[in-house]
Amino acid sequence: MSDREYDFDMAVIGGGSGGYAAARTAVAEGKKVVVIDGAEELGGLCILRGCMPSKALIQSANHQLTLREGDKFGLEVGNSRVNTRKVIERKRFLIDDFAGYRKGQLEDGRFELVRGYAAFVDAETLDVRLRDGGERRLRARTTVIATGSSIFVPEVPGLSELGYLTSDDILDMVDLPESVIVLGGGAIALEMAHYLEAIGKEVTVIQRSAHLLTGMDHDLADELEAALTSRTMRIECGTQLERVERSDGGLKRVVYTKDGAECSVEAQEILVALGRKPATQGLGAAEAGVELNARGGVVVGLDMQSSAENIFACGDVASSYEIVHIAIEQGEKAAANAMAYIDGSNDFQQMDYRLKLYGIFTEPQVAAVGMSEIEAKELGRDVIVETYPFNDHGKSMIAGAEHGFVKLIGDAQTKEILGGSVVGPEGCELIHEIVVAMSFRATAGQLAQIPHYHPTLSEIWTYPAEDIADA
Ligand SMILES: Cc1cc2nc3c(=O)[nH]c(=O)nc-3n(C[C@H](O)[C@H](O)[C@H](O)COP(=O)(O)OP(=O)(O)OC[C@H]3O[C@@H](n4cnc5c(N)ncnc54)[C@H](O)[C@@H]3O)c2cc1C
Ligand SMILES: NC(=O)c1ccc[n+]([C@@H]2O[C@H](COP(=O)([O-])OP(=O)(O)OC[C@H]3O[C@@H](n4cnc5c(N)ncnc54)[C@H](O)[C@@H]3O)[C@@H](O)[C@H]2O)c1
Repeated sequence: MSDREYDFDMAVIGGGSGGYAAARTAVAEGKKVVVIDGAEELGGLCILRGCMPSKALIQSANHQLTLREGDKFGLEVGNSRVNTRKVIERKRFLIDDFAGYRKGQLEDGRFELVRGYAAFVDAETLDVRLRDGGERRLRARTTVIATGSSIFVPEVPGLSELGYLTSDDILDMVDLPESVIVLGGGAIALEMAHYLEAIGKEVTVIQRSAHLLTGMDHDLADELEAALTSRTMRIECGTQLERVERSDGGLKRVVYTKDGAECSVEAQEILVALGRKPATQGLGAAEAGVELNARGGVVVGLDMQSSAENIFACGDVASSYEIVHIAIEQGEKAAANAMAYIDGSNDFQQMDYRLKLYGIFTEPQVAAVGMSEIEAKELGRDVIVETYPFNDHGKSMIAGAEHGFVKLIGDAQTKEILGGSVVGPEGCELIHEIVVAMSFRATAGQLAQIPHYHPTLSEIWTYPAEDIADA
């Protein structure tokens, strides 16, 4: 096909964090781009039903938690009451603002925006089922798939019959149930559980794995579990879900097996937070020659190229890390590489996950960068691991931190910092010191020598850094 027969240099399917990053990267280089998004509301998951609304609610919850613990700081607060209508109103106000800004970016004329669902006819042709009716056929030299993910609900007998809530519901719910069983022990489950417990709801978390936060180092997960269960939260790990049924008292009952015994827990509602799945249904991946993995995700290499050479992908639909800043970097690389494909240079940029970063906004927060202890072991790396607890560190003792620690992983020979993690106050902020140190490939000794103001939470890193340097 000659260039003149294409409508666009690049079609981007999905206008969320990854898709928008891909589109703005390509138009900045003068390419003709179309963004296709089928959602009723523009903005993407992060803004509408992900990072931002969850953190808005958690901010209210954290203030309530502080009031609950006022006594510890000599404050006689009395019975503070949570007005969920106002909490949700505040969240809606913020989200409207963020979504309005993103909508403005998508509609400012740098690229064409088509509102509808796209499906491949072949690797260079897309049919779009338009939101306002009708269909439009587009031809694009390259395509970036950025369709995100949707909530995964496994088959559990009785679950769909009795009904359940998802994070989408909780994030916009004024009349919350008084008791909730949270299925899952990942980031979404724990952030929602933290929000609900902090504002006074009875919460039980049921997790399949032996530890919370599957994949993370167990000492981090266990410390978080200890902190959450020191509040009123109940957590059951190492379980297998059997069925959901109605109790005689009209509550929802989750029946599970633990240590070979059948157990059950009852509550007004069940929140399903058992993961998300890549959004590739109805996309016509096979028609375009785009290979999908067993989860339905687009298979890509570090260059974000799919098995169809002119089709790239980014974000939740193609990533094992469902994290916004990673979706954005993947989107930028996908677009840059699509342009390298167009100009024939095929000089592709590669993703580098050395500084992969993860954060969970519970209280205490959990955050990690780089290599975990589990990964170091799997890779057979000779490492030194040092930790330091918050309850032995001046500023955090003043702040009332009873739980948590920081952990550094250093190369045993060079002492280069390979990874860092934290469970503790402001953990998602504190981790960035280690991100910066690691990006410059600092050694533990170099980190320890950097001035740290006293008394601050940040100076806690100098203790494990000195221990690695001196080892
Ligand atoms: C409750 C919750 C909290 C989270 N908190 C955090 C956090 O604190 N930090 C963090 O880093 N990450 C967080 N995440 C994850 C983060 O939101 C996602 O990783 C990120 O938003 C994914 O961006 P994306 O561009 O891949 O997809 P999306 O933003 O979902 O964009 C995909 C777009 O594609 C459109 N689309 C889908 N199919 C089609 C089609 N066939 N045709 C046209 N359009 C289509 C959709 O309408 C959508 O607008 C959270 C997620 C959830 C659910
Ligand atoms: N703060 C953040 O950065 C943040 C916050 C929320 C979500 N996210 C992203 O969103 C994605 C989705 O989050 P999530 O928490 O829904 O998924 P997840 O995959 O992280 O966690 C799902 C949990 O449910 C458990 N599980 C799965 N099936 C089960 C079953 N049948 N019975 C019992 N337990 C079961 C798993 O062991 C796992 O721990 C994550 O990958 C995360 O990257 C990030």
